[in-house]
Amino acid sequence: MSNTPKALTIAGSDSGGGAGIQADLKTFQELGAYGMSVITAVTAQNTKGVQNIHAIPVEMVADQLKSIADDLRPESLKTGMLFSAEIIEAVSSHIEEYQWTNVVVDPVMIAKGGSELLKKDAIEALKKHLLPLADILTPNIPEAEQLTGRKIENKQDREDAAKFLHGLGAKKIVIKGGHLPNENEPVDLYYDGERMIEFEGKRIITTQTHGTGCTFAAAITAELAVGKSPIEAVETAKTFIQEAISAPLHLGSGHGPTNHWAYRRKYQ
Ligand SMILES: Nc1ncnc2c1ncn2[C@@H]1O[C@H](COP(=O)(O)OP(=O)(O)OP(=O)(O)O)[C@@H](O)[C@H]1O
Ligand SMILES: Cc1ncc(COP(=O)(O)O)c(N)n1
Repeated sequence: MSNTPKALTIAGSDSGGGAGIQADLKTFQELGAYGMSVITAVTAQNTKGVQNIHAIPVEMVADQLKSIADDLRPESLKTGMLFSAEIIEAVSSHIEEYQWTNVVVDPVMIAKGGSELLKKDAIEALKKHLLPLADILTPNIPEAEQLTGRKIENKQDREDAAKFLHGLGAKKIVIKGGHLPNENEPVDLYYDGERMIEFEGKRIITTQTHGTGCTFAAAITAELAVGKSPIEAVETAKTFIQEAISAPLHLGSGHGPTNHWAYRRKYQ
């Protein structure tokens, strides 16, 4: 048996290649994990926005999960765009049934251009079924506000939100700082029930940030697959995304994708 680390993404396809499944698989590959995917929805999408969404029937999502479980157990997995309550329930019960570990939940809700990637009525299902299974939950600030029902306006609010989400069952939480005002550095706040750690970054003023959230969570997932600790995984993911935003590819005319090979060029 090979001991090649395997990472799974359960997410939506982005035809433009910058976010979703495509960002996740590129990131897994860059960090040395064999990538596998379960597709929950197909989006017609480019750097200008999301033009259409086709949800995959829940039975087909379950079949993809089963095919992987029957043959290729992942060392870690991440969830991204899950779109509906029924897909969330199917994914959650599968994770429970197979007792999959190193579960990273990126609670994707809204795309950069404003399109809804998670139905409003699915937020409760996410809180009830998936959050308690999350080893690491990675909301951005608007997502943390949705999940807690509280406004986040300062550092104290962010710490309170992290504690609240821990209370809902997520074991570790990273509230990302990308959505802080431009004059603030993009500090990501990590909480594991005991420690609050700030992961610092340097804000780059750019439109080339399509897929930052997916890429960051995928880097954490890849690092967990190769055996790193959660804190080491977040640290590498922070450097990975900083590099990916720093060396943009300038593709398309809207929010361009990040550069998934920038980290390798610098560090490997
Ligand atoms: N302009 C930026 N400069 C440097 N780092 C950034 C910038 N924007 C986001 N980041 C970092 O990228 C990662 C993803 O954060 P962000 O808050 O953007 O997630 P997200 O909102 O889920 O992504 P998206 O906005 O693409 O949906 C975090 O580590 C964050 O600190
Ligand atoms: C299929 C899909 N999944 C997720 C996102 C959000 O992207 P991100 O938050 O990483 O920019 C997206 N735009 N499309």
